[in-house]
Amino acid sequence: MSQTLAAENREVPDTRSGASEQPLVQVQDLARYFDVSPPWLNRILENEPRSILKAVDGVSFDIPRGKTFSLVGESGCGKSTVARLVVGLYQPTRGTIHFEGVDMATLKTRKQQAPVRRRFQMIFQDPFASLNPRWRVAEIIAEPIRAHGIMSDDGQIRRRVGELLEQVRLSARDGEKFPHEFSGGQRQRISIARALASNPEFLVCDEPTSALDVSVQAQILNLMKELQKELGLTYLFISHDLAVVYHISDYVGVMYLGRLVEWGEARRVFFNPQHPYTRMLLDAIPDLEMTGRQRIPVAGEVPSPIHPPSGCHFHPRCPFANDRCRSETPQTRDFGEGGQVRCHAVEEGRLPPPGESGALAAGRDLNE
Ligand SMILES: Nc1ncnc2c1ncn2[C@@H]1O[C@H](COP(=O)(O)OP(=O)(O)OP(=O)(O)O)[C@@H](O)[C@H]1O
Repeated sequence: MSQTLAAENREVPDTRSGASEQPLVQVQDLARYFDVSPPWLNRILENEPRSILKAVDGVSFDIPRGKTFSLVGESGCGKSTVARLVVGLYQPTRGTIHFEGVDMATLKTRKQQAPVRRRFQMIFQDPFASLNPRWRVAEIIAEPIRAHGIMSDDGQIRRRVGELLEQVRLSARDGEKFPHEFSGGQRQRISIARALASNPEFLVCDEPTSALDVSVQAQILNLMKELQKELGLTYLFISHDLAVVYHISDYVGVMYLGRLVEWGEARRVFFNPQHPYTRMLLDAIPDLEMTGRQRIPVAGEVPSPIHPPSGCHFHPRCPFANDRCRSETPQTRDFGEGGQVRCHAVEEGRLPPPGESGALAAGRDLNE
C-alpha cells in the first residue's frame, strides 16, 4: 500500500504549501492492546495469565495529502481505536505514525507536540455530546482559536467565528444561539466549524454522520467534500457503513478484528472486491441490483477480540474457509490495481470471481 499510494501521490497536486511527494499521514504496523483482566487479579493472583484484547493489531496505511482514506468494518473491529491512536488520544502498543514525515513518538513534550497536533483535529459521531450545552456557539468555536493562540483580539476572533459559521453553511448570527437550538445536522456543522478553527490540514472523522437521518447525512458528506476541495484537507474517515464511505473515499481499508483484511483505491474495493468479508459488507447494502453473482449473506457475528479465532480471524464466518484458513494467518498480498488483501482463498483462486459487483449499482445510486 505504501508504495502504491506513494506512487499515486505523485499525481496529487498539493493544494496547501509547497508540493510534496510524501503522504501526509503514514501509519505503520500500528497496534493497541488493552489489558482487560479483572482488577482483582492484580491483587490476589499475580501469576494468573492476563486477558489481553488486541483492539488493533498491525495496521498499516498511508494517506496522501488532500485525499480521504476510509476505514470500514462492523462494530468492535478497531476503527475508533485507530482514529484515537492517530490523533494521540491513545499511545500505541507497537508501530509508528508519521505526520508529514515526522514520527509522532519523537515529539515528547507538549511544547514539541502542540504545533503538530494543531494541524489535525477530530470530529465525533455525537455532536451534542461534544458541544458544551452552556456555551453559545460563538464561544464554542472561539475556544480553539484562543487556546492555540491563533488570535487574541476579540473583534478579530468574532469575525473569524462568523467566517467559520458561513464556511459550514450556517449564518454568522447563529453564533448567538446555544447548541440545543439546532438540529442534529446543524450541530454537526458547528462541530466541523470548531474543528476548522485551528486551521487544520488533517481531519479524523469518527462516524460523523451515523447519528443523522439519511438525507442529512448526504448534506454533511457533501459539505465535507466541498470543504476538502476548498481547504485542501486530508481525511481519515471512520464508518461501519460502506454506502456512506463510497461518497467520500479515495482509498478504503476494510478492518476485521483489529486487522486490515483488504485495502486499496476505493473504486477498486467497490467495483472489484476480493476478500469475502468485503463482499459480505457490500452485499449487505440494501436494494442493490446484483448482477453476475450470488450475494454472500451476512452470517454470524464478530467474535470476541479477547479470544480471536485461530488462523484467519474471519474463517468461522467465511463460506470459503478450509483447514489452512483455520490454522494459518494469511499474509498481505498485492494483487494489482493498487489493492492489497489478506486471504488464503483469494491467493489460491478458490473464490468465485467478484462478477459485476452490486457495488456498481450502489455507486450509481449513491452518486445520484
Ligand atoms: N479503552 C478500552 N479498554 C478496553 N477495551 C477497549 C477500549 N477501547 C476499545 N476497546 C475494545 O476494542 C475493540 C475495538 O473497539 P473500537 O471502538 O475501536 O471498535 P470500532 O470498530 O470502532 O467499533 P464501534 O463502531 O462500535 O466503536 C472492542 O472490542 C472494544 O470493546
